[in-house]
Amino acid sequence: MTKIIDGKEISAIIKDELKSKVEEYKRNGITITLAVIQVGKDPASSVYVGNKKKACAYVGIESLAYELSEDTTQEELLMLIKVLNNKKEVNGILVQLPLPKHIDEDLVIQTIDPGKDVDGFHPQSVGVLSIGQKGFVSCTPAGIIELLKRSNIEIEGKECVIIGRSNIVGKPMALLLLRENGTVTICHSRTKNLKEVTKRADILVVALGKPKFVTKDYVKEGAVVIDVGINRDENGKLCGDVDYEDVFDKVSAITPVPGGVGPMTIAMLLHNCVESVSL
Ligand SMILES: Nc1nc2c(c(=O)[nH]1)N[C@@H](CN(C=O)c1ccc(C(=O)N[C@@H](CCC(=O)O)C(=O)O)cc1)CN2
Repeated sequence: MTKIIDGKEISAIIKDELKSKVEEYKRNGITITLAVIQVGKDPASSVYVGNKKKACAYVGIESLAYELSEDTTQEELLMLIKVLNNKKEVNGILVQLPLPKHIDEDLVIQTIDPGKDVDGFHPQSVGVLSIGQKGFVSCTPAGIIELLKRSNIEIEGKECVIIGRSNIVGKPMALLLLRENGTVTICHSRTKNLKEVTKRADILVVALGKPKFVTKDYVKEGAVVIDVGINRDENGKLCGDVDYEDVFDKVSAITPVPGGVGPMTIAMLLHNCVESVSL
């Protein structure tokens, strides 16, 4: 029988664990504060930022919201980040992505103090991860590892295939699976014979941003499928990069969309905020 990996349930457990830790910090006089910056009014970003603020409030993390207008200049944004870098009471800084086109995302990420980089996107955080040292890990791939571990899915020795090579998901995902002793392959738009590669996977992570792209022809019988995609189908309904109904009977476990990987992204952001106290 196929197991549905419930990210909503697992993220709720993690949030409760973090709530206890935050309460303990508070008893010792330590408060944790996250600065959340949004530039413009992208509707999806507003939902995610709103959910991040709510989640912070639930676990007892203070959040400072900076809602900047669409026409904010790059200089103004960089200036705000530098001010927050220097504020002792701010533990974490998050700039919601995507940013408007006139702002250089890489430069913005590089301007965040690596000690406050709770998104784990700074080159120093990525570098530390690549050499296996402790640091902030990008929230979505970190959440996927938690989903696998808490669902008792072994990674060690498994063929792990990732579709997508983004800096935020694909590449850190590969490093994390490698750290867990998986055998890792990354596929991308130039990969030849994609189906042949993905059919080798015991664990298939799909993050390419194409609705219902992965059908049963791409998966091995009994594979574990992790769907990172968040898209709208032809009827405007939320769907992943995997054709859930098509692959369901062939796989041993799968994450749904919604309710799979997405909620874990926010849980791991809170985890990183708590970690920021001791890192
Ligand atoms: N600074 C960042 N920007 C972005 C990140 C990020 O980690 N840091 N990731 C994404 C957006 N994102 C968080 O910011 C995010 C996306 C989706 C979800 C989520 O819970 N999705 C739900 C469905 C929600 C819906 O109805 O649309 C689900 O999958 O169940 C949480 C966070 C890009 N930007």
